[in-house]
Amino acid sequence: MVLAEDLAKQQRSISVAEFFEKNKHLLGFDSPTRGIITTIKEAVDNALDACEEAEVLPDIFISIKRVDTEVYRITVEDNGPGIVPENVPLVFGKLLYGSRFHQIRQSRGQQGIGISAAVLYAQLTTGTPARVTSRTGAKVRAHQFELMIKTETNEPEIISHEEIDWDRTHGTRIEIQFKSSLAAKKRLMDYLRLTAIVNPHARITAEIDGEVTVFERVANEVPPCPKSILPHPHGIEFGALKRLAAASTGTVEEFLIGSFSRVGKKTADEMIALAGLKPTQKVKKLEPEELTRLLDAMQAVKVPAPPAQQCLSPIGEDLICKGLEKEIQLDFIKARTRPSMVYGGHPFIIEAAIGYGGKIPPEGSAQIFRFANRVPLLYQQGACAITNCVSQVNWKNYGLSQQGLPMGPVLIMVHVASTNVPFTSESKDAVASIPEIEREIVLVLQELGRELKTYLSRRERKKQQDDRARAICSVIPEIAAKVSEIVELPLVDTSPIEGRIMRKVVAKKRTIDGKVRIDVNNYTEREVTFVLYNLSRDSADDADPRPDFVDEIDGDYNKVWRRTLGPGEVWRVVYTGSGDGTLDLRGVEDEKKVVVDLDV
Ligand SMILES: Nc1ncnc2c1ncn2[C@@H]1O[C@H](COP(=O)(O)OP(=O)(O)OP(=O)(O)O)[C@@H](O)[C@H]1O
Repeated sequence: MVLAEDLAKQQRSISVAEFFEKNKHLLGFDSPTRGIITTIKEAVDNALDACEEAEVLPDIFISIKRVDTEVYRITVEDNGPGIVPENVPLVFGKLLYGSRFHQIRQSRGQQGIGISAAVLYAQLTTGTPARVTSRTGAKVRAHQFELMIKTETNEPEIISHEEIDWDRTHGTRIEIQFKSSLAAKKRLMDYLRLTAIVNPHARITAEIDGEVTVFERVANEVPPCPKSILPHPHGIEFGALKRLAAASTGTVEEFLIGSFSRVGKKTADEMIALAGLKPTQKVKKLEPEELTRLLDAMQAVKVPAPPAQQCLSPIGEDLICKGLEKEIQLDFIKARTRPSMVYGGHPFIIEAAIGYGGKIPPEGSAQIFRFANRVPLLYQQGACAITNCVSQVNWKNYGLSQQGLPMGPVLIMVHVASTNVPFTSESKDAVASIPEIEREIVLVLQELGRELKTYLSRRERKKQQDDRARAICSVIPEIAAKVSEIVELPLVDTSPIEGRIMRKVVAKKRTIDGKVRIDVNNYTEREVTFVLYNLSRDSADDADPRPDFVDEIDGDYNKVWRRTLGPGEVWRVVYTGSGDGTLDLRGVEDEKKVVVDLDV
């Protein structure tokens, strides 16, 4: 008894802030090096979410400056809608305060912890408050706050607050200072690059230790902001049903139709009949046992899947390819967006891409890029369902070697978009193993594997043809010399013949001012690669790392341009550089369908 009383004296509640101060690893603050990445990730996620909600093209500025031996100042600024001054202290100075927790739609933030956890980490390591500047429109001035979190109560502490002039008309800027190191700079740059790939509409400028890098946007349209939907009857649990029912004033029928997605009168009546209830009963007055029957009936009756188009925002095949090609030079790339599916009442869409060759390191295992709701996942690759699915696929079927993961110059990108991404922990590093999600990932990877196999076999065939052609071409000059000797006529220029055999167009003069017209007169789409070789080098291996979709080519050699041409579409390329060059048109199987006009 005495012991119980002693214990009672020690028993008290713990604030959320106290809990996370002690368990900061749960939020991704397990080391000072990681702290810097987590902070930037949280602030950038918020900036992108806010810009999407305000339907503006994100222009995000990030800066990391060393202010003392081990102390860094991190600044993230966005052009989003800003935050009203009354809410600024709560957003940054209170854990579990946010706008997205109760909404059923795809968003990067979910829990309302992210950015306040960074503020907590800063005050823990350096004792400095976070400085937040926010402005919500041209008619009002900006508000600047210095904030800390009162750990014992999880309430914000306002150190200072003033109105200031700010040249941005709307947006938010957060400055946080904490103990860290730039040891993970490469990983940070990877994070920014990957973020740019899955947010092709964003411009991200990063100034890290004085060095500026700009990730330019490749799309000028803001993706539509996903809209919230009502909960799906198949995804609801007893506690949530009880809470919703208690807050409702209507009848059971009205409640089912008005509070759940995809439930019309017919479906509602079916559920009510199955639960042995009357449509006119007040839902608030239902006994727990009646609610249990209603829940069972809600799960048992067939209901169409939730409206995924409305609440999810997949990137799309075209933009995935554009985003990847902008950052990494690839010889082959294909992307697929699967139809929407549902797990436990939550809609989700799987998108994936496979890239091959180019600048991907040829040795070692494939590079895996994991994304959830347009956010790159950087840690715990081994614990993630995405990685498990990549290993599950038999890549040998698709022409790759495999040691768990596929091997060679391969890049695999998987994006899980959902109203509720099932993460393994609050730090949102890895996707949990949900059979429905895993099945979709494996299916999309198999689909892409088949595409890769077709490409690899075609490439192999082409290589064999080229080897044969090269062998023939190597003897043509000798044959020509012999023939001219025998027939006693001047030596002819054999380069056009060689060019035709090699399926290349060889420029005849030292200066090219040429026009190339590539016309794929076909009924299917075809990817055409256009390579301009420098004859003084013997391969296009050191091709420009950033192929561009340009029609005006001005300047250097050894560049690769790639385009998918539709039926009858013509791609005109004008080269205005100087010097010898060879044009190689790859990917075009039938030469007659290509018109090459080289004005020399
Ligand atoms: N840059 C910003 N512009 C506008 N609103 C913002 C910005 N940053 C945060 N907010 C608001 O503050 C809320 C809390 O942000 P916080 O990072 O703590 O959580 P979250 O993003 O909702 O969820 P998570 O913990 O999963 O990241 C957001 O839900 C959003 O409403």
